[in-house]
Amino acid sequence: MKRKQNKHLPPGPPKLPIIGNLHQLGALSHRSLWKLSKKYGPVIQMHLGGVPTVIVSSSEAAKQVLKYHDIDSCSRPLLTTTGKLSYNYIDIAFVPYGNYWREMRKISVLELFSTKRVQSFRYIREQEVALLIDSISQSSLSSVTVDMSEKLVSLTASMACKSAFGKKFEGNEFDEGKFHEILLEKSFHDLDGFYQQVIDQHLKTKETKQEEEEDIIDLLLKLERNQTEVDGVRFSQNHIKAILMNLFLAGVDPGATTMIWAMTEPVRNPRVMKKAQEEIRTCVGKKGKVNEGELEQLKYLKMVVKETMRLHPPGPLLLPRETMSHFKINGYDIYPKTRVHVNIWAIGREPDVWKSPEEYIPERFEDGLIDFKGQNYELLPFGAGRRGCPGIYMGVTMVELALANLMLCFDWKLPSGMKEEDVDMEEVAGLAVYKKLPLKLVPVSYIYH
Ligand code: HEM
Repeated sequence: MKRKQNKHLPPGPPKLPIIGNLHQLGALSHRSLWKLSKKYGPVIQMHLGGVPTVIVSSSEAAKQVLKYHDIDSCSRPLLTTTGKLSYNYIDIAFVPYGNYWREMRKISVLELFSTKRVQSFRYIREQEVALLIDSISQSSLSSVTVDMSEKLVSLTASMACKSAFGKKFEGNEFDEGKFHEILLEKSFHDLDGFYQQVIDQHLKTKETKQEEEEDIIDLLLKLERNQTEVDGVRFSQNHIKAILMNLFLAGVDPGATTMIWAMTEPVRNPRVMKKAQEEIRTCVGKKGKVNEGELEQLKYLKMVVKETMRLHPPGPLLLPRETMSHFKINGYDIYPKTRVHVNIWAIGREPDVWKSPEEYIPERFEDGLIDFKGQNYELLPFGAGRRGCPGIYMGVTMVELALANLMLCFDWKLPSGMKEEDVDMEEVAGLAVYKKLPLKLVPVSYIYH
C-alpha cells in the first residue's frame, strides 16, 4: 500500500540504525514500555529490528484496537520461533488471520474448549488437586518448607497432561515425570517426539472408550479419522501436534504463574488470606475439600484471582498482533503490517482507572462491574476480541480450584525469620512472566473444630 505523504504516526522514542528501539526494551519489556508510555502517551510507535510496532498502554486505546479495530488488527506476525512451534502455522495461536484460522478456532472451540468438554475433565483436575493436598499434608507433619512454585507448575502440567493424553497408557511406556522435564525445557524436538509416541500408543489401543473417558488425543484422532477438512486441508497428525503444542505452551505456564502470584500476594497481605480462608471454610464446612461445583459461591476468592491478574498478568503484552489494514487510533495512522502489543500490565496500573493501583485490594471488584472476559478493557489478562484466549474457562477453573483447596486445608507461614515484607516480588520473563524466585512456604494443617 502506498503510504500517504501527510501520515500522522504515533509518537515514540528516537531509534538507532538497524536495531531501531530494540535496545530500549530491556529484560522486562512491559516495564520499559510502561515508562515510555508515561513520556510519550498511551499510543506509541517504535521500531523493533526493522518492524514498525505500536504499543497501546491505556484501557481506552486498548478498546479502540481490540473492539473497534479488532478485524483490522487480528492477524499474527510470522516469526521464526512461532513458525516452528506451530508446525509451520497450522495451529490456532500463531497462525495469521484467514479462513484457516477461523475454521481451526471454530473446531477447537466446539471440540476442546466448550463448557461441556472442560467439565468432562473435572474429575482429573479434582484428583490432581487432591494428590497435591496429600503431598503437602506430608510436609506439614514435620513443618517442612515447601517449594510452592515447583508444586504448582507440576500440578498444572499434570492436569494438562492427563486431559490431553488420558489417565493410563498401554504398557506404561509413558513417563509423566520425563514429560514434565521436557515441558520445562520447551525443546521442540523432544516435545514432538513425545506427542508422536502418545499418538502411536492411542492408535494401538483397541479398547473403545465411553465419551466421558475420551482424552484430547482421542478427540483429535477422531477428526483425522473422519477426514475433517480445515480450509480445504485434510486434518493430519501434524495438526494434532500443533494443537497439543498450543495447549501445553499456552495453558500450563500462565495457569501455574497465576496460582503462584495468587498465593504470594495473600501471604504478603494476611488480611486477604484470612478473609479468603474464612469464606472457603464457612462455605464447605467440615468436608475437607472444595469441589468445582462449589467454586461459584466463593465470591471473595474470585476477587483475589482478578486482583492477582490485574497486577501480575502472565502475558503482560498479550500475544503479538499484526495489522491487516490502515486505521486510526487517537488520530494517529496505523498502517498494515504493523505489529501491535497491548500492554495490559500498564493498563492494570492506570492511575485514572484504578485507585491506589500498586496496592493489592481484592475488594475493588466487590461491585461486580469488572470482569476479565474481554468486555472490560481495564482488565484483560485473557486478551479480547477474535484472538482472545479460548481457554479462559479451563484456565480460571484450574486456578480457582487449586487456590480454594490450598487455602482451605492449610494455614500458610513464611519460613522462619522471614517477614511479609521480605517476600520477593521480582519478575523474570520467558514464555510468560514468572515470579523469579520460588515461593517457599510452611504449611500448617487446618484442623476442623
Ligand atoms: C490463567 C490461564 C491463562 C491465561 C492468563 C491465558 C492468557 C492468554 C492470552 C493473553 C492470550 C492472547 C490473547 C490475545 O492475543 O488477545 C491467549 C491466547 C490463547 N490461549 Fe490462553 N491463557 C490461559 C489459559 C489457557 C489454556 C488453559 C488454554 C488451553 C487449554 C489456552 C489456550 C490459548 C490459545 C489456543 C490461544 C490463542 C488464541 C488465538 O490466537 O486464536 N489458554 N491466552
